[in-house]
Amino acid sequence: MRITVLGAGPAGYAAALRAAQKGAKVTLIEKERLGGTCLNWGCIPTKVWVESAHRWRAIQEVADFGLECTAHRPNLQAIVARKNQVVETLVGGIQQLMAKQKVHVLRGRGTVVNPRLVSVQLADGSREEVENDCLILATGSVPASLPIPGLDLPGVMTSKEALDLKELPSSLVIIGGGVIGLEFANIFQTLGSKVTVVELLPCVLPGVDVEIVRRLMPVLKKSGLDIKVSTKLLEIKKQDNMLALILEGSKGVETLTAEKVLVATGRIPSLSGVETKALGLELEGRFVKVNPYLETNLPGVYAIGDIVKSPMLAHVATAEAETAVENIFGKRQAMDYSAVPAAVYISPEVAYVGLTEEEAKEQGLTYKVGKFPFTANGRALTLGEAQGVVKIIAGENGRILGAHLLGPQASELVAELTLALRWGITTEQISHTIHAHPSLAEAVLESAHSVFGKALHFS
Ligand SMILES: Cc1cc2nc3c(=O)[nH]c(=O)nc-3n(C[C@H](O)[C@H](O)[C@H](O)COP(=O)(O)OP(=O)(O)OC[C@H]3O[C@@H](n4cnc5c(N)ncnc54)[C@H](O)[C@@H]3O)c2cc1C
Ligand SMILES: NC(=O)c1ccc[n+]([C@@H]2O[C@H](COP(=O)([O-])OP(=O)(O)OC[C@H]3O[C@@H](n4cnc5c(N)ncnc54)[C@H](O)[C@@H]3O)[C@@H](O)[C@H]2O)c1
Repeated sequence: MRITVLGAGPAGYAAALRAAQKGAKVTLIEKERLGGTCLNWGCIPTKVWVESAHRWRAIQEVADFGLECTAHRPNLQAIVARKNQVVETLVGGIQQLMAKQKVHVLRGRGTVVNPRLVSVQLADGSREEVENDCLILATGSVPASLPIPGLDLPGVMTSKEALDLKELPSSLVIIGGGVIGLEFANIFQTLGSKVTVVELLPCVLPGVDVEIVRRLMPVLKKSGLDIKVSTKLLEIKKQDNMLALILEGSKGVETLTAEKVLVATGRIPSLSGVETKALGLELEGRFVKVNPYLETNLPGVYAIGDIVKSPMLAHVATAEAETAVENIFGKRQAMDYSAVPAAVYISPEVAYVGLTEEEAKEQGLTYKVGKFPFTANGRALTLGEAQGVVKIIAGENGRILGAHLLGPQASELVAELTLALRWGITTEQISHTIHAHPSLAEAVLESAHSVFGKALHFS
């Protein structure tokens, strides 16, 4: 079978690899870089910055740990160099995997001529036509742009440009208090910029369990971050060497000046090279419409990753790739979104899976909540990171409906609860599982105990 994959992000490259492992003759088309947004401008490079910020904070706090050390200043050139090196290592790894699986990688912009033919404009100006028996669209997403005057001024960035900042801005305003906004706010605030987050809605991280956001807000404010909620950006103007932002909030109109502005107001599907009208490809809003098997309305054309209406996350994109390939090879496997974890890499980390308490209420479910604070966890205290909580929402049968974590390594701890939610492991079964001591995972164990009112180290 000949399979063409358009776009080599975590959706496209994973689909190409799996399909090749199953014996298909695969062509993978990429106009920029293997690895797509996630490896080059998203998940990985942001986490390199997060790690530098985390270690910088640790240096500031060494005195609390009985150590003496004189720190100089963050070197952004070196952070960017390390970021590039980590990215190169991973992209190189993908290149090798493609070669090993004999995936034909075409570097250029693909245009879908019809469901069975893609025309590729190669970097050297030539064209190549690729025929297929099956086409997988995986063209990803791009930042949503706002119709606001001044967004094209020098100094106004998206996350892509911010990742290459070689000098620390003295002040930074971030428009959008979602995941990207808060991750960058945490990075630059920690490294020493004066950061303000401007969010249109009444709270940051919309969609996250309300109690978790309520517990997070004072921690963020204490770190020096200025957060303006229910605030709208009206315009950005140049003012000497700075940018002046005209904002409208509950107290009226105000002007804020900053050296740099980062716009992080969401992402939209990229349908570059996919003329939906001409092809007759059905959309669902801005997203490509797919059935539960990830097939579009055009037979033999599948769509995966950020272009379909599912959480815009790399691991979801990869899971969709695996499901789509299984279905192309004859399985009838519906994509399962029942247990999708997500993490926000700030300090303290936020991670969650399943229903929020608000969603459980809205759905009229009978549920119990178990909570355990990190202040009562020995390992968290030794780390000096005892802020936050593990909150488990369990149904009547003890099965996990949702889990919400705020605290150290929440992005790792959520894995145990994701496994439990996915496979119906009950909070009682977690309660009867020995966890290593001292470990952060004991907070998960204690939270499971607490669903029955039986936490050992907290009452
Ligand atoms: C700053 C930032 C941080 C993020 N952090 C995380 C995180 O920590 N964890 C997480 O799970 N997710 C994170 N994400 C989201 C994650 O990056 C995306 O969900 C993921 O990359 C989607 O994968 P994809 O393959 O669908 O699309 P993409 O990764 O966007 O890849 C699509 C690829 O298709 C190519 N392409 C498009 N059109 C064509 C064409 N016509 N011809 C050839 N090639 C084409 C593009 O060049 C691109 O390389 C982050 C995103 C951003 C922006
Ligand atoms: N750690 C992670 O998993 C991670 C990290 C970064 C990005 N991502 C993914 O990337 C996607 C995009 O991230 P994002 O942060 O851009 O989107 P988002 O949807 O998470 O947040 C956008 C925020 O901007 C606000 N907003 C929208 N218009 C605004 C306006 N005019 N003024 C002020 N605020 C406005 C929204 O209310 C929202 O809070 C997300 O879907 C996320 O899943 C994931």
